[in-house]
Amino acid sequence: MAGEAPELSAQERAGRPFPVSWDQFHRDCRALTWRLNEVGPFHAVIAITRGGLVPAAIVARELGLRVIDTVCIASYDHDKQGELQVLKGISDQAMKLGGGTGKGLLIVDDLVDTGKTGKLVREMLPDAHFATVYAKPKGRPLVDTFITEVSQDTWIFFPWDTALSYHPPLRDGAA
Ligand SMILES: O=P(O)(O)OC[C@H]1O[C@H](OP(=O)(O)OP(=O)(O)O)[C@H](O)[C@@H]1O
Ligand SMILES: Nc1nc2[nH]cnc2c(=O)[nH]1
Ligand SMILES: [Mg+2]
Repeated sequence: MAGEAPELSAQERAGRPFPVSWDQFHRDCRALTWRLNEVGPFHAVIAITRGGLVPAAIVARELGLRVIDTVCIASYDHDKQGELQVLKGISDQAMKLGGGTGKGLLIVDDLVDTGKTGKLVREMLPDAHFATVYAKPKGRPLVDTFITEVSQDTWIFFPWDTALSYHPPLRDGAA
């Protein structure tokens, strides 16, 4: 509409970049597992794809879990959130393991931001335990266990989305 400020993408709103290396991510996933080990045992892991696949593999390895299912949700096109689309639901087998409500199931995602993705999965599995590696304040109330809270205006850059590249020296105007 004329006169209205254009909608900013999440990344434009996110003043602070928070780059995470593979080493750091692995350490944070292990720290998450230490906490989850106190809460379990769990029958199975439900990874929210795609970002939840990497922490789910590490957590499942540490907890000795071999049953891993996915719930496939698309919402962000790079850094802009659109309508949530469930591309694949939770399998009947995993649903059965959770007694229909998710009891004893562990939902894993890389992060919660607005909490929209987490809310949708929680509605599918109200009694499951929801764990993320990182949490922003808006989504934090939805999560049962997480490791690091970052501010809402932070954009987390994961190692699978980034690559090492040249960075000009400060004196040449680099931020
Ligand atoms: O709390 P929200 O605001 O809903 O955002 C969190 C979700 O956003 C990212 O997924 P994305 O939709 O980018 O898909 P991807 O996991 O395939 O990268 C992230 O992996 C979470 O699943
Ligand atoms: N990579 C990444 N994806 C997101 N989706 C929602 N918030 C974020 C974020 O901070 N980083
Ligand atoms: Mg995701």
